[in-house]
Amino acid sequence: MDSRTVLSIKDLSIEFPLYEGTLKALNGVSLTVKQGEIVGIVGESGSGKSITAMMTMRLLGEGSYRVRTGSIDMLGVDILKASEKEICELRGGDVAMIFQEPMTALNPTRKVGKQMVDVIRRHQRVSKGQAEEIAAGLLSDMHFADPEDILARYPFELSGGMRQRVLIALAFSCNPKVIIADEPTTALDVTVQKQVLMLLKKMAAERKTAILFITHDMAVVSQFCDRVYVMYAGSLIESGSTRKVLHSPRHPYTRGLLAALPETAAPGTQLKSIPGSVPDLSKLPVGCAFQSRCSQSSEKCHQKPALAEAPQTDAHLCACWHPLTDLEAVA
Ligand SMILES: Nc1ncnc2c1ncn2[C@@H]1O[C@H](COP(=O)(O)OP(=O)(O)OP(=O)(O)O)[C@@H](O)[C@H]1O
Repeated sequence: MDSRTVLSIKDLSIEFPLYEGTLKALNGVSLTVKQGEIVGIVGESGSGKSITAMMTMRLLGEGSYRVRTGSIDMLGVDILKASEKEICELRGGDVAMIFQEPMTALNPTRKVGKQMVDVIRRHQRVSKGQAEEIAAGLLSDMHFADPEDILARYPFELSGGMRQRVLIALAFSCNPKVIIADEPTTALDVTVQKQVLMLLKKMAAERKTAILFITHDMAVVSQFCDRVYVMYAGSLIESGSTRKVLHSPRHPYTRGLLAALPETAAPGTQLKSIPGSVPDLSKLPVGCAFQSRCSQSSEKCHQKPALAEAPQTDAHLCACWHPLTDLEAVA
């Protein structure tokens, strides 16, 4: 493994036993995140993005799922085999998490300052006064004009965007090497979203923190991520630098997702949605999961195409028997 790799997932397959069968939530997912990189996972609802994010910190309820194949290495810790103590040491230490709804992550009955001081002192040997200074510094980095005022407030006294900025400051308070961010700005309106993402990106760049960023929004990927993995029905179907994947998508599904963006449609024209719907994960077809919705599909698609292994992780990869050429990709 490259010494700069902070997260490596190999061939991960996760299933949920259901009363009426087995739901195959992840099917052979492999991805890497390197130090300081912002890596996105993008896909429609139910494609397996959150399960991937949660598995990196083993947050799914023990006993609710089965690992069919694979491994996860987070900062040298074998996540699937580690003890609960090892995982707890990583959580909130070298690995921080930011989720969509900051109100559930912040304790509504305690002032922001008290919560930040607690977290900082749990991970750093500093006095209460020093912890308050660190907290104020982090809030100032998140562009709060009056950090002391914010520290003295309860979470409900802040707007959604302010709460999310507090949560990001909190995530950075233990100097994490990796942040797992699951739709952190989805609940915010577009202008606030952009501001919060830019601050998150600046903080991560200054500290060389890597981010695994989960989103359903291609526009957010284009603003924020260095590299991106596109996920469909529990499989990764395309990966590469954000520029390559967004400007010359190889997979028909990625092209469909991009064509459905309001930003790419000419004014007055209808948005192009992808016909059909995501297959039921407990009844996945043999072969490519996208075949029934794909205009390119053929007999060959009854065999599952894999993301070809490439020597460099930033290569543009596509799991499709009929990948689009550059000309078709922009058509
Ligand atoms: N505990 C569980 N038991 C059974 N099925 C589950 C469980 N958690 C998730 N799933 C299923 O796994 C699939 C993937 O879910 P996941 O939450 O990862 O999707 P997602 O891509 O993050 O979508 P969204 O953006 O809607 O959260 C979905 O079909 C979901 O219903």
